[in-house]
Amino acid sequence: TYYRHHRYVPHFYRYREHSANAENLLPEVSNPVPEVSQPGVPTFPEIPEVFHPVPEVIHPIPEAFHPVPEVVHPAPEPYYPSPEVYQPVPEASSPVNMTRVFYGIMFDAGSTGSRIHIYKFIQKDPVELPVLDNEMYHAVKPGLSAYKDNPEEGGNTIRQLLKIAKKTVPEEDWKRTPVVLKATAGLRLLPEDKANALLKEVQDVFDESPFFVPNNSVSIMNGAKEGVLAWVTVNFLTGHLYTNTRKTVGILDLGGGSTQITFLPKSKKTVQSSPSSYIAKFDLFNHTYQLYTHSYLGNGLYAARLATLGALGADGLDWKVFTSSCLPKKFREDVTFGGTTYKVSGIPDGYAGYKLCYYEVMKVIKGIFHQPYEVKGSSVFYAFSYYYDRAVDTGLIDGSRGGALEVRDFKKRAKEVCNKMTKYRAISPFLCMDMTYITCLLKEGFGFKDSTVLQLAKKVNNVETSWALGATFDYFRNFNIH
Ligand SMILES: O=c1ccn([C@@H]2O[C@H](COP(=O)(O)OP(=O)(O)O)[C@@H](O)[C@H]2O)c(=O)[nH]1
Repeated sequence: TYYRHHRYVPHFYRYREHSANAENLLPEVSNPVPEVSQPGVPTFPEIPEVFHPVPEVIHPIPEAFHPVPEVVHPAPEPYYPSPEVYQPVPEASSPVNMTRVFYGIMFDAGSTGSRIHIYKFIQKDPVELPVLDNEMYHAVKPGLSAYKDNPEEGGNTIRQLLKIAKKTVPEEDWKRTPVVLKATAGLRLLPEDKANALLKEVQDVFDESPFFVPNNSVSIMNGAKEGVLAWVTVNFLTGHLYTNTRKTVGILDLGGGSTQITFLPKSKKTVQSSPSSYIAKFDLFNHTYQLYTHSYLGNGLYAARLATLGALGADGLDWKVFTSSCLPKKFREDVTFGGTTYKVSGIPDGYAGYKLCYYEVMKVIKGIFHQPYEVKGSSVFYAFSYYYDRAVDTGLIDGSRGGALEVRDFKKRAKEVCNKMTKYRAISPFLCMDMTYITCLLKEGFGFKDSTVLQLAKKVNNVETSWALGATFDYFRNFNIH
């Protein structure tokens, strides 16, 4: 676990203006009206909007070079309540003409860990647009699904993380700070009754907390939304939203249980040649976006390990030992994922290495993935989560700066790791399997070329590249995805 407190200072601010200037890329809003509090209608937080400077040309460079985005609120505008936000929120404690600070708390209940993101927004005065000031992030392991037979203890992990929120958010703001938890593949993979018991525990923890608990604040998020919200986060942080050019970046997210690919297709052929469930349409900041997105459940890194071993969904877990040529020959251990333990080992007197391993992991990918028409082209993709972690583990990128890699770099390093397993064993006995899976996923799964450049980024402008920021905007703004 680790604990960080980020702050970034925007390079410059731009304010919402009403002008006929075609260069003004800010969305249309109604004229500012004084804020009037009405009983039963939340006056704060306002529905935020997000504004960026025009993005610069994307170069394969460290994240520090990207334009710094801002999160902005419109001046008060007519309030159209939506089910998620239509709840009385206690009024802000600070006087109208002073700087206001407000927070949003988003929990990511992932398959391999639970994480809290506390976003701090600053609004200098009611007509000025608020800015995303910083993110506080903290993570614990294992994830909620590991507590499938002991939900109370699972709830305790969230209770612990909420203590950080209490330390981060000033006490006078607790009552108006929304707290939301969204679970991903770990809970999607559990039987419904087990997942519901965990969600109920979390709901109880939230209800006993001093924070503002909106309706539907504890839920399992669907895969399409996970992909879209991560795309929103990354394109916001890299300054690609709000441009006339419609230049955006795609995202590749590799979790423990599922993996997502999301991008804005440039060519109609991509949309026409995709299953309709792979196309998500939604409105955001006065644009309608039509994205290609899909989440492959069971193809996250940890689930794929078990699938490669033939252990996922197998019986006889008490006595069966699952073997693979992707593992060091003398390796033998119990591994736990999603609250279930499996015995795994290398093949003691067999062969191990890249080629055999590639055939094994192919079984987990072949016939499952849809290859979008466009990824063979020149789209820019940001890759994070386990793509990032494994690139760091194998020395392909620097752990604090990230960087650009070609797909063939993963392949080259996978070969090296698999063919010198003893050298890399200390880092992780699964490194060969993981690197081979990533290579296979990119090439045979999504259909990327060896020469495709991927931007590896854990953070952009000191904010985690995760769906959590997009989900916080979604909470405030409630854009519709269909
Ligand atoms: O804000 C975040 C959220 C996640 N992660 C990483 O992303 C992966 C997410 O896996 P998760 O357990 O969420 O899997 P999922 O449930 O999405 O399959 C892990 O490497 C996390 O360390 C991260 O670096 N920052």
